[in-house]
Amino acid sequence: MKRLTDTERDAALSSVPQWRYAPERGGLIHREFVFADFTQAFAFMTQVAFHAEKADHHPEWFNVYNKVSITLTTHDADGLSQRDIGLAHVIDTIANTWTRI
Ligand SMILES: C[C@H](O)[C@H](O)[C@H]1CNC2=NC(N)=NC(=O)C2=N1
Repeated sequence: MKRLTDTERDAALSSVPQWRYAPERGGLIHREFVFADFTQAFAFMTQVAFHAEKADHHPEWFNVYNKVSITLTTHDADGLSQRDIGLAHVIDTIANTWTRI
């Protein structure tokens, strides 16, 4: 999977405005979600996990109780690819089905 050019990246980022771009490790995006409780956070993670496995593109994430912090990057592109943007869209869609605080 090809790393996005700067121009492609800027356009792609505007389609996932809640994700924050960081240039570390060649380029990554990050977003934090806060759910009602741990059960809901973990249910969200399970839904994302099934999608990620099917798509063979996986989040880097960290969970503490009701918070899920997610980083997306593409290892073999050494930065941000279209697959990260696609996964960000899917994650946003799943997150929107849950009550968040
Ligand atoms: C071998 C396998 O296809 C790769 O390791 C996949 C799996 N999941 C992945 N997930 C992410 N986020 N980036 C990758 O480059 C990646 N590569």
